[in-house]
Amino acid sequence: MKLLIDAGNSRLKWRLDQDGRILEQGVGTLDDADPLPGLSIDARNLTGVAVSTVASEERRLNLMEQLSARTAAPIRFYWAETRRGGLVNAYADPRMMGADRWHAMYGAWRSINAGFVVVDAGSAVTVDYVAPSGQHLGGFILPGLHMMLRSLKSDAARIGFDPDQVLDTRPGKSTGECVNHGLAWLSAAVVDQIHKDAQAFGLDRIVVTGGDADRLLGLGLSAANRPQLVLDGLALIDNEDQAQ
Ligand SMILES: Nc1ncnc2c1ncn2[C@@H]1O[C@H](COP(=O)(O)OP(=O)(O)O)[C@@H](O)[C@H]1O
Ligand SMILES: CC(C)(COP(=O)(O)O)[C@@H](O)C(=O)NCCC(=O)O
Ligand SMILES: [K+]
Repeated sequence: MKLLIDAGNSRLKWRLDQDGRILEQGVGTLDDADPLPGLSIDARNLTGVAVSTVASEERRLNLMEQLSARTAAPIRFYWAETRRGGLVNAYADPRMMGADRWHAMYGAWRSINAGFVVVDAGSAVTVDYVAPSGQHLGGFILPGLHMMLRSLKSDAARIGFDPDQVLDTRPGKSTGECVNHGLAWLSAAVVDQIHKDAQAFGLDRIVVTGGDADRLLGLGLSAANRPQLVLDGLALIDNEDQAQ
């Protein structure tokens, strides 16, 4: 039984895998006293822990400590790579790429036999393009919804509003509407651009993951929702490396 962890900048997603079956899963945050709420099994029964994280080194070490206190099983951290199984990273220095991006791409690559787009709507929004050959064409990093709301609240003195995750892209008629419709309008423009790029690059499939995936789907993103995509890629990689 293996514990898989995707620790992003907002939330920690985990699941227990046994021979490819998901036994349990949950969501916590890295700052929680217990980052793995609901993990009921006796952690001593684990054969291994595999982690994909983009959190700060301090939070990574804290997670390592919390895991080591709960299990004697080996804890393996996995990072972005140059290549794996035909998927080739466009970064000259793959170590600079977020582990979540690589693991999401690998999870998609192993389940899609075509060119594809991966959209991860998390604390930040990442978009990655992969050609049918498996060559990563590159991608984009954008502020996520809450980052944009926070920046307006903190950096614009006269903008007072109640955040409301509306999907309304019509012109606003109050500060709140201008902000909330504005963020939906911007996200809808991102959706349109992804569709245009997928057409231009010949990428037949789009997959979306992350806490704000439903919002992009609601704004018209034509994509398959894969909430577990990072954990899927991480599981494949850990299984491959442990089988060697
Ligand atoms: N309980 C929650 N706590 C924080 N963000 C949440 C929660 N539920 C949904 N979200 C949304 O999910 C986004 C974070 O998505 P997630 O993919 O978990 O991010 P990350 O991988 O960066 O940690 C936030 O921007 C927020 O809009
Ligand atoms: C862009 C990210 C912050 C997204 O992480 P998330 O929003 O999922 O927490 C993460 O992929 C990251 O830290 N990337 C490092 C820089 C890069 O990928 O080029
Ligand atoms: K993420």
